[in-house]
Amino acid sequence: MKIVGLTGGIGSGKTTVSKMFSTLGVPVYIADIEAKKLTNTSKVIRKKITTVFGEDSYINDVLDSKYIANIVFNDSEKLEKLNNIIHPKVAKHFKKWCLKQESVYCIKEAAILFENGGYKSCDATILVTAPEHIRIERVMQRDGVTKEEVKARMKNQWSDTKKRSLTRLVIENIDLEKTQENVLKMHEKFLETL
Ligand SMILES: CC(C)(COP(=O)(O)OP(=O)(O)OC[C@H]1O[C@@H](n2cnc3c(N)ncnc32)[C@H](O)[C@@H]1O)[C@@H](O)C(=O)NCCC(=O)NCCS
Ligand SMILES: Nc1ncnc2c1ncn2[C@@H]1O[C@H](COP(=O)(O)OP(=O)(O)OP(=O)(O)O)[C@@H](O)[C@H]1O
Repeated sequence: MKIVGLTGGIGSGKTTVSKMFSTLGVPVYIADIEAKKLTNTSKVIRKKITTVFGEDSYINDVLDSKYIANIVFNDSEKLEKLNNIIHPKVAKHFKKWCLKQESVYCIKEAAILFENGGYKSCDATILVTAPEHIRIERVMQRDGVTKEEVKARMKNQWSDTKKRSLTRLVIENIDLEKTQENVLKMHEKFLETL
């Protein structure tokens, strides 16, 4: 099975686009969600996280995302430590997941794909984009967070310009109907060429 990586900055609409592929019958792996499940279920991850971030990292066996986010998105060394704990486990889990799929290709949605070199193991990569001010508005509305909190995450992600240099497949996600049309075109092309 071929792997199509799908990424984009915070609030670009990765999950919205992934859902469109899923509706077309394409298996979709959402790394954000799987990472969360693994941080809550893996004893090894929990031990490593509490060693670096302290016992306050978990409340009743669930990762305190707000506590961790406040630390890591304001300290890039700590974020790297967190990534190094979680990303290898997600990569291993993804490999196992792939073995269970029966499809020409799957979508691997990941917030961090170019930044950590994950794109190198993909057969194609899609970048979802939208202007920064729109992305900030979307996330503030969706999560009830401040502009500063969104910007803190953006600072830890590559710019769209840098990401564009690594892929030709870009979905500018502003008008949902246009996005849907683009998804359908890409899907048909993948079925022909992958
Ligand atoms: C820091 C954590 C606890 C914050 O949890 P929270 O529920 O607030 O955010 P969530 O995981 O839903 O991510 C929302 C968005 O934040 C941004 N973000 C998340 N992780 C990262 C990261 N490592 N680097 C840069 N941006 C990130 C992305 O735009 C992502 O789509 C969580 O994001 C985390 O554990 N991140 C590290 C693991 C990771 O990289 N996950 C993403 C793909 S594997
Ligand atoms: N084209 C669009 N028009 C209007 N709203 C949109 C559009 N695309 C996405 N949204 C909304 O914007 C918000 C962010 O979208 P989504 O969750 O898909 O982005 P994401 O890139 O996966 O975000 P994150 O990086 O935080 O995981 C959601 O509330 C979604 O419904």
